[in-house]
Amino acid sequence: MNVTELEWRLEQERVNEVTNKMAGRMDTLEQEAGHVRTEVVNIRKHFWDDVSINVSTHEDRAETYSSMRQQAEVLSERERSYRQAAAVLGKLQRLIKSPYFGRIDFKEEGQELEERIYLGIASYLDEDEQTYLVYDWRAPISSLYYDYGPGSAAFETPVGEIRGIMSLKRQFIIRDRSIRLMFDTGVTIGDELLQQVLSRSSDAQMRSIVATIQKEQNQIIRNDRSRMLVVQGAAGSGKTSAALQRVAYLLYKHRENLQADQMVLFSPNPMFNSYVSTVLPELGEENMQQSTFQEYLEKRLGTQFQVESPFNQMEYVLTAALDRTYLARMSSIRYKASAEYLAALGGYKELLEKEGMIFKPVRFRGRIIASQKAIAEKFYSYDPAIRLPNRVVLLKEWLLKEIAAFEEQEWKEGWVEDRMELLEPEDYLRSYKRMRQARKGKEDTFDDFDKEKELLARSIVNEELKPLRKRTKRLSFVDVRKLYAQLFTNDQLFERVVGTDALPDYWQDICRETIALLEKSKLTYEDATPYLYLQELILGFQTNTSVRHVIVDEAQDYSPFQLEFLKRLFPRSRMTALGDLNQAIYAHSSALADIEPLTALYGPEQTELIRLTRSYRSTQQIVEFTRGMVPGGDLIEPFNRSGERPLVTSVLDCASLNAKVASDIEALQKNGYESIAVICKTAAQSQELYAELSEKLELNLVTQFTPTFEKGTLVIPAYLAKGVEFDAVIIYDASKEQYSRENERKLFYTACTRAMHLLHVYAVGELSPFILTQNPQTYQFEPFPVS
Ligand SMILES: Nc1ncnc2c1ncn2[C@@H]1O[C@H](COP(=O)(O)OP(=O)(O)OP(=O)(O)O)[C@@H](O)[C@H]1O
Repeated sequence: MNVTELEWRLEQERVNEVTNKMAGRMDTLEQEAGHVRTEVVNIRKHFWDDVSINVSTHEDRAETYSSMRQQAEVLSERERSYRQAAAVLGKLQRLIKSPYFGRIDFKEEGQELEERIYLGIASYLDEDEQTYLVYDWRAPISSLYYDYGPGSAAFETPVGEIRGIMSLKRQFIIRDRSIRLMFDTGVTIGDELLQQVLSRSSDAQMRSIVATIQKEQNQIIRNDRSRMLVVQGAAGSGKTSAALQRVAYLLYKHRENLQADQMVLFSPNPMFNSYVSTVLPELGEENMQQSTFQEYLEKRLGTQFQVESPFNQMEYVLTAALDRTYLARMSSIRYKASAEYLAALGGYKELLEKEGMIFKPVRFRGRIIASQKAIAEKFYSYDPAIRLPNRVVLLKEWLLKEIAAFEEQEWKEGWVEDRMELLEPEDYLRSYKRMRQARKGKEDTFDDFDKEKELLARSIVNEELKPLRKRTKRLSFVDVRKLYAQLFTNDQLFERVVGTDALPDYWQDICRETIALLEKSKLTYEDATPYLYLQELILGFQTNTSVRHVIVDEAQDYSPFQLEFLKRLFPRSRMTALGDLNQAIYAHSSALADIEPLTALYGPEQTELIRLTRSYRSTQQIVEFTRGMVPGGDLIEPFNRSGERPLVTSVLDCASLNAKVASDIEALQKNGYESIAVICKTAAQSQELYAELSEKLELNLVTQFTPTFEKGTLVIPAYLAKGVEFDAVIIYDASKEQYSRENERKLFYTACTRAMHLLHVYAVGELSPFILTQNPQTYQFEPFPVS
């Protein structure tokens, strides 16, 4: 809908007026801040000049203390007001260039006057401190803009719903204080504006979508009811974008008692962390904590084991020969991620409450302080009603006492005497001083040479016992490794624990392989979470109670097991799990495959599911091509943005493939495409291609260790391209040989859906069935020339 020239002029005048006020406020603030800054510097410099120090009497000391405190309070008050001024200045700097992006005219039921509401990334009050010149997009009234078009409309407030009539909804693009675009719109927030936004070139970093949040995305952002919010959305439907806006919204809504570091985002890989890291600062909020699940596992298990990364597991799944070992591993991956295995470990814990605990003997210099048997006997002598981890704590205390009793005798042993003789004079003196210090105030004196010697001997033993005490405090006397292994060495026990004799396929192979790796201190990715889970069941959960929101992006890549683990890890947190089952690329079952395990996590009353079916990332032509590859794809709705149909090119051999890809990259670079990805199936393939092309072309190779995304041309394995997007995507070798297994379907779909504007697919020889089964109208095909 067009707006008249007059309206445009009036709106520009308002922009001028508001930004002038902002500029004026900034000037005043800068002056004030400069002033306060000078004051702070001065106070710091002359802090002691204004403090009267006198410590002669008790009263003098109290006065000195009070004078210091006063001075410190003045300083910290001034520092606080400086920080506040700087924060407001920062906000105004962000606002002034583009003060708002939307306007709604709304007349509340029962009110005479219609209100004009302008929305921006932060609120701004007029000089009277009452009139909102700009409303924060997260204010309750702002939801009108996202949820309604002109007509009847309503919004929720803490005191109930407010209804009324919206007579106008207008959108702006304002840059450098001047209106560049202006539209009046209907229910969906201006397709025109969205067209503009989506047609732009991609960035190395994600952008905020505040100005164009869609109604269904707004449901995700403002959802504040459920403990567990599950978002199942098509590729490019804005799941990640909505999640980040949601963080900003929650930080605003609960600003009194929620800080950014009380929210954690679990991302698919470290690069993704950097990709999304600018969205919140752009909105004037601090970033939440970010981690990958692997980083967490490493932190907890990294000192005991070499933990396999999910990417290495993926490489194995995609490249290993389809032999018995492979089939056994696949069975293992599936089983160890399942709810059955989770239940089995729970059952195992119950069994251990009665029998079967394995301990390491507590030894010192080869001598036993407490044997395995004695520890076990002690353990099972405690009241069975006491929880397992609490019994472990009691055991620890008992062992520390045993160690103390042992220490009482040990100083008389010959090795201590030998050690004393070897002491250098300085060591001797140091020990002596330490001892004196330790025994200060006790009745012993050092008059007697024998006594002195005894104390020195005791100090040596005490020192030597320190590591053992430390290990005992860390509960290392529980042999978790053997306890885990026991499940794979004792079929009978395993059957008792799972309550059935129907063992997973290839069970014997799984057992052999699991044990062999444990012995080498290696943990596969599929074993890492269950191992940690068992460890926590026995030793007690190390929970994080300060975190209030956990956001799991790419949730389809988590097993039900892993999500359960996250729930336990953050017991006081709500969870938002966002994912797309069609992009579930791992071999284990996906937590999103079935809503049931997800609902079971917090119960149906506390769980809500929102589906997103509109895809915004790719052009209509790319979506029409890719959606045919996955079940339920016909429900995916492309956003109305046009481009070329994907181009599928068949080539004769690998040499011509590389040549074609190279000339395509060159052409795309010449045509100004700023972000191009050549997506390979595996890391090995990416590495080879990079080696082949990097001398001739400007390219970067992305590996699992690449910390950040750079703009430009990337060669990247498909599974690392998760969650990100590129202007143009080249799929390297979409042949039948590379992509035909069912587990490769989702990988292929994920790779193709990374393209925003252009998709070129190359294949050596026969095309992948995932292309051949597409409607041929959805792509252009260039067969290899027949000579
Ligand atoms: N309401 C919106 N306004 C503007 N751009 C949007 C909107 N929603 C999504 N987009 C854009 O669409 C693209 C895809 O969004 P996003 O990465 O959040 O989708 P996703 O569902 O997480 O995708 P995937 O599952 O494929 O990784 C991004 O460029 C994002 O900026």
